[in-house]
Amino acid sequence: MVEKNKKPIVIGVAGGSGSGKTSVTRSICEKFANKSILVMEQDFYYKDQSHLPFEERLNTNYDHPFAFDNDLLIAHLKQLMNHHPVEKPMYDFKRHTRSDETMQVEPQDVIIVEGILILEDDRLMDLMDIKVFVDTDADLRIIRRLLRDINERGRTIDSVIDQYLNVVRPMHLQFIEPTKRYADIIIPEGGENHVAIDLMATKVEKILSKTDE
Ligand SMILES: Nc1ncnc2c1ncn2[C@@H]1O[C@H](COP(=O)(O)OP(=O)(O)O)[C@@H](O)[C@H]1O
Ligand SMILES: O=c1ccn([C@@H]2O[C@H](COP(=O)(O)O)[C@@H](O)[C@H]2O)c(=O)[nH]1
Repeated sequence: MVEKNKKPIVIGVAGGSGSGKTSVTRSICEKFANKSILVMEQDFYYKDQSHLPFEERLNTNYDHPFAFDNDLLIAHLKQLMNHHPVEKPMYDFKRHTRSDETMQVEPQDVIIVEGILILEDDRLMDLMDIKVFVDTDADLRIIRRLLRDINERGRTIDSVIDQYLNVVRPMHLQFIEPTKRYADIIIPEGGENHVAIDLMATKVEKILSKTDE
């Protein structure tokens, strides 16, 4: 049951592509199965590109801060924190643009904001109670991304390698890696790190019990 007089707790989960952000987020959700919890993916807030032909969308730099509509993400988070529902955009990674559909999401006690560049924007950071950075070595990240993008995002081996070398890697070094310094907690290896997830859950419980007082 969501309590309207209570400010939701906001957890930010950042980290490079393939670092395990989604797995960490899933582990947090499992830990708080008894709480009302909502995940807001920064990926769903990529700028709409439906006005561009597919061939042009292939050339977009999706790892640069400019690729995201953070204004909309921030507006939605503020609405949720004020206990109002929002129409969350959906994203189609195969078509490289927003889907035509949106999803209505309701405010919850715990909101997880997850994405590669969520710690790059001060306005987003200011909304977070806990900032997490999932820190996984580059070799593991590229292997995971290769498998995922081929199996789930309609890519070829060549396209994943080409995008990684020309865009993902340089953008990671320039924009994502430096945001690690803003994290309260750095989780090596992602969702299988049960010790780190347990420690964070304890902190979340503490904040939640304080707001209960
Ligand atoms: N600890 C792990 N060991 C092996 N594979 C993993 C692990 N964590 C995540 N993966 C896999 O790697 C891929 C990327 O993980 P994901 O959590 O989606 O990363 P991110 O959200 O940071 O891009 C997924 O296919 C996932 O199943
Ligand atoms: O249209 C798109 C949008 C994004 N990407 C890539 O996705 C990753 C971010 O997603 P993760 O789930 O964190 O891996 C980003 O590195 C972009 O390169 C894309 O290829 N196409």
